[in-house]
Amino acid sequence: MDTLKENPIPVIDFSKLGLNVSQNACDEDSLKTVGSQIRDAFSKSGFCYLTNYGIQQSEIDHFMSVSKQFFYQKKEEKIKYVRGTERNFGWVAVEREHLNPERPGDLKEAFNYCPSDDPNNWPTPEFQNACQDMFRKCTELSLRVLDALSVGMNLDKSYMRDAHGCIGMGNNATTLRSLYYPPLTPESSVKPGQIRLGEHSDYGTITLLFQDEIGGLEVEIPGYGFVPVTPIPETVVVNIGDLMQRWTSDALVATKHRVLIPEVELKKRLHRQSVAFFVHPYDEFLIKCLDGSDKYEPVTSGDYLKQRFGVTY
Ligand SMILES: O=C(O)CCC(=O)C(=O)O
Ligand SMILES: [Fe+2]
Repeated sequence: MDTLKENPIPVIDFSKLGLNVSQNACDEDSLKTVGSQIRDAFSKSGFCYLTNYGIQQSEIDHFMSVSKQFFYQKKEEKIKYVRGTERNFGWVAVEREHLNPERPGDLKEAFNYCPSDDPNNWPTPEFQNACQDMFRKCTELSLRVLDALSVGMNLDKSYMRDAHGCIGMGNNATTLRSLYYPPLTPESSVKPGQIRLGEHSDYGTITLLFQDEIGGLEVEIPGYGFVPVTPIPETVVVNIGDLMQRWTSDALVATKHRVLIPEVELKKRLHRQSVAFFVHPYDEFLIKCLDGSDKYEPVTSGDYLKQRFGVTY
């Protein structure tokens, strides 16, 4: 049976390792079982879903709702918080980014939060609190995923966690991003080839992705083409980025993904929201092929990101 076709993106039960249990209670057996499931998924499609991961759906809903209040405002208001070139904090306007440089600008807005770039200029204290809470929870969840993946890759449990020190500090680029895809009315002028988010692979090691129920996210699985990453309630999507592929000498694959405009006219008129948490090792950490090969030249996490940002902005 072609299991990849049947089940391209597995749903993995994370209850034994989720934030509802203390870190000390994460036992070896669970790390092994879950770690090998995650490793398998990342080696085939680069994507998996986790259930029972220990962040309440109400917390995600609250974060999206507070974000939406920001995005609903007029441009003149949002521009006060625009993301500059110096810091990875603030608002990114529609069409500002082309994640696929061959397409017109993405039909999305975003708000980035990287704590060390926080200029202490927030639209509302509520938004600030929501970003801080979400960042904390996502940090903890990411480290748990990395513990499992380390064991799944036959590394010491804390191998990847140690490489991801300093999250939230000046020498670590890990970023929370709230995404808002505006409704497309019949009057909106969509350019030829323009979509909500162009084809790209992520830059870092892993990404957590919470999506609402609208759909449109697709991943390109080698040999299969694009398949939908259908929204499944109460799950978080986890995918890997290019730095993880490089680190694992292609044992794990960072697959391209995109967000299409819904085909159904009624659905086009609805906005879509998602929340991404892009995880990076600390800047000075040297990414060398884990299998000891020289398939890729060693590069520090910080230098690698600088190269990639140069292309998008
Ligand atoms: O909005 C989504 O579902 C995908 C977001 C994404 O892939 C990204 O921001 O890198
Ligand atoms: Fe992405």
